[in-house]
Amino acid sequence: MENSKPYCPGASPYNKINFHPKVKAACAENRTGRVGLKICKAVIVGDVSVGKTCLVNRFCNDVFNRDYKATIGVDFEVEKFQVLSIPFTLQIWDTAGQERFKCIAASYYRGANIVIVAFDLSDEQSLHNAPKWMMEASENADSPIKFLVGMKRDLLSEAAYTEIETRAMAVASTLGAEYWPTSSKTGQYVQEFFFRAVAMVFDTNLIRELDASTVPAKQIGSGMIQVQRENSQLYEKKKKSQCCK
Ligand SMILES: Nc1nc2c(ncn2[C@@H]2O[C@H](COP(=O)(O)OP(=O)(O)OP(=O)(O)O)[C@@H](O)[C@H]2O)c(=O)[nH]1
Repeated sequence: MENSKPYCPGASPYNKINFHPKVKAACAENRTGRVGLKICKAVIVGDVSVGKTCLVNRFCNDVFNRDYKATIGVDFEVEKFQVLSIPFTLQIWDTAGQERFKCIAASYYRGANIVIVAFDLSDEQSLHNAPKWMMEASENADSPIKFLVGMKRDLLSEAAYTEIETRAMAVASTLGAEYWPTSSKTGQYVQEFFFRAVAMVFDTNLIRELDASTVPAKQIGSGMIQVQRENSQLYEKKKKSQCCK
């Protein structure tokens, strides 16, 4: 069981650390409608070689590959979770950063519930390009929850990291995105970040569903946002590649 909080409350437009009382009540009463059945979609975009595929591989398969193989078009993974005891499925779409594959990747932005703009903490240009990626990916997404994720934290000294963090948080603020620094090599903050994204999208989607439905919610106390990964032995893990690396 993990609590879900932003990396830094000052670097997030989302101040939730508790599920909405309506959401807690609906889950406790098993009144979650289609939310447990609907598959949510996250897309990861960003410059070439910033580490998008490594982030997905670290989270989904707990592996890290030092060799670079460009993503051709898009690739995706499916992860299952338990959120407040409700099964929840997330599709994670890993897109190509190379310009020549952009038109293929862009067609997969449609309907995304989570947009993750990745940049390399050791490559300032990739941070400068983040707003362009956010604009393109969010245009066709579905009122997405936005994240700006710095990658390769392990390559930076404390001093170098502190310098880039200030600029990254400023960019995140202008984008209306929550900021996270990660390392797929060491695994630092990878799970915390994805659990946070899942908790946020679950809460947001369920509130929308409940507001749209006529059944009144019984109010019960709020609790810390909690997300658990599904027991992989209970569910067959679905994995499908659109294009391979
Ligand atoms: N040191 C370090 N290297 C990393 C990390 N994440 C990725 N890399 C390296 O960065 C290179 C690119 O990683 P990828 O994950 O393939 O990059 P990508 O963003 O998916 O690249 P495209 O698919 O071409 O857009 C590889 O050599 C990785 O080993 C990290 O956290 N730390």
